[in-house]
Amino acid sequence: MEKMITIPRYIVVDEDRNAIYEILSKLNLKNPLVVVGKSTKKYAPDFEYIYYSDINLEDSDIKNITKGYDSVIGVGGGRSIDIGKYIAYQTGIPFISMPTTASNDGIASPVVSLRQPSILVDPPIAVVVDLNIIRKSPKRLLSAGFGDMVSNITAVLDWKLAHREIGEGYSESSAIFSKTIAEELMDYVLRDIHLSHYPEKLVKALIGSGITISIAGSTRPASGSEHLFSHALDYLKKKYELDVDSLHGEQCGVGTIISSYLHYKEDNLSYEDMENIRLSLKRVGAPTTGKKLGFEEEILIEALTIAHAIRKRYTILRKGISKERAEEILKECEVI
Ligand SMILES: NC(=O)C1=CN([C@@H]2O[C@H](COP(=O)(O)OP(=O)(O)OC[C@H]3O[C@@H](n4cnc5c(N)ncnc54)[C@H](O)[C@@H]3O)[C@@H](O)[C@H]2O)C=CC1
Ligand SMILES: O=C(CO)COP(=O)(O)O
Ligand SMILES: [Zn+2]
Repeated sequence: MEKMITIPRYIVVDEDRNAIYEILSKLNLKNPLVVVGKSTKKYAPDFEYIYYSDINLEDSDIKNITKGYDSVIGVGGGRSIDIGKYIAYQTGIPFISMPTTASNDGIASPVVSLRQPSILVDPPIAVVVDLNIIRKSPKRLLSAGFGDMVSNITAVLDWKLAHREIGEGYSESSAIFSKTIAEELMDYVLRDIHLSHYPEKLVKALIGSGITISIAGSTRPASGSEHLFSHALDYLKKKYELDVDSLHGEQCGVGTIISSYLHYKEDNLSYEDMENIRLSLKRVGAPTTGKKLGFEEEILIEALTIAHAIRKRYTILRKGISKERAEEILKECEVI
């Protein structure tokens, strides 16, 4: 059943991490394996655990790790959740997502994005968020989450463009849902002086973003050219063994500045909307330049020239951009 939409059965966004025990009981799960990060171990519920860094994803027999467990719980940032989701999927047991921060939209999505292209898997059967943990999480991670969220605006523009120019399948309901939650969060960030409800609004928007992916059956509503740019940076980090610790959401935020500029130039986006993207990223303290991400100009230029070829996904980058034009674009949108 290729067209089946699957979404989480329970989503709890509250101030009590003990909700996990009630959810497990509702699901009749008794023996979960918890996947944690070194700094998120302290938030893990009281079950056996494994550090995500101790899991070898190349292992051909990944099912050995989950042998004897009836479910997996991922507790932490994007990697704990992605790796937990992946090993649960490989074993065919349910996965529960317990984010300790809001750095990207993998929290509730049916996606594992450990390498490119990302793969579609079962979404978490439940998502349990303790807002007290999220609020205390590093500010940098919460800023990155905004970058991954604002990406939806350009991702949807790219998806529409692909529909128009090459007839790619497109879901208006999923696109509108995705764009609206991103814009609402952006409006809040630009409007509220204290940003006191920011963590809660961000985590809910990221959960919504994951659901738009389930509806679309593809990451299209949440990943366009801005994500291709981020994936290209990840590729170059590995290729040249760069010592840069920029986060997925931070890179996507800067990618969104570039992509929104390209869409503005083609009249797909107003000047005001383009500027609001940059302003709101600044407002939450997310990087808005390549230098703040930690990359040399040459790397940023190379990333923009190879981004279109990272995966088969038609975007405003179309068949690619020359090195000279990439440099001009990055200068024009003040990323370099
Ligand atoms: N499935 C999907 O749709 C997506 C998945 N991803 C995955 O997410 C990864 C990136 O995730 P990020 O969260 O940006 O990086 P990360 O998972 O590497 O986390 C960054 C650091 O923050 C720590 N951390 C998390 N919560 C904390 C807390 N409350 N207090 C202190 N430290 C805390 C983590 O343990 C880690 O050391 C990507 O590598 C990819 O695997 C990214 C985008 C989408
Ligand atoms: O990061 C993602 C959505 O925010 C996943 O998208 P990708 O398909 O580009 O890996
Ligand atoms: Zn993303």
